[in-house]
Amino acid sequence: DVNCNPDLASNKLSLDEIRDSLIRQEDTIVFCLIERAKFPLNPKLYHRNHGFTGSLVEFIVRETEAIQAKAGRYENPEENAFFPEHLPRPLVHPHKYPKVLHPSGASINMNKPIWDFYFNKFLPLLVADGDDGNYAATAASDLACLQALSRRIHCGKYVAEVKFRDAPHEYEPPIRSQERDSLMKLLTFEAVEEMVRKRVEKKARVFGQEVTLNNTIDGGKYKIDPLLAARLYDEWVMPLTKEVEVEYLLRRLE
Ligand SMILES: O=C(O)C(=O)C[C@]1(C(=O)O)C=C[C@@H](O)C=C1
Repeated sequence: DVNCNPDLASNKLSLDEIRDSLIRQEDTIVFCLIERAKFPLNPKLYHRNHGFTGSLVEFIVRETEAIQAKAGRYENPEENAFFPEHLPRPLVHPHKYPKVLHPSGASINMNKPIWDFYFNKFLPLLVADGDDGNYAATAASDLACLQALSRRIHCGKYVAEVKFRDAPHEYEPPIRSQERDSLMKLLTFEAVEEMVRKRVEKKARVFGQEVTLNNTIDGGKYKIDPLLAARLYDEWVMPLTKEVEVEYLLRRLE
């Protein structure tokens, strides 16, 4: 189960359960990175000279999101679009998602910073230089990475809700005085972050190894650099998740 959105009917809304979901999402993210790393950078995707508004990748993401919006993707409070303006209405009858989050949480969208770090900082570290012309397939795997990262980072809303419900007396004073730094301190668990970094590095090693039929696993060669996967979490994924948590808590008493 990769949902952060807990099952209210069974009254399960625990930090452990949401952390389990974050752990499961690590698998998704690592596999997405492995898929993207099959292709070289393909820089033409990201240039603004394709006759579209913006780059070819923007065009593909915007159009794909429009189709997925028709299928109801963004009715799920865990999903946030990269181009939320002018999304078409869903054509399907909406599923009833449990209302767990405070309504102000819906306005938090961290996708702009996610887009920026992914394309400008992270991607050049992940993939080889070069152009093999597979623009549509490359853009599809960029979108898979972006959506997996976005979903994980925005799960911070659920993490924050649970932390608030578990200890309202601790969170209310800094929320009332809108103290970001105090909130950041309250919600940070350094030991958990250390486990996340180590586990993601190990997953990149395990999922990205060459699998052969004889027992010797090639120790040295991985499809993505395990240290880069850990760095992705350390430098961007966890800090942005915490940013979502702080933004959510700041609005929690509105
Ligand atoms: O598990 C938590 O408590 C979270 O808030 C999630 C998370 C993370 O992004 O993995 C973020 C902040 C904590 O310091 C530890 C981990």
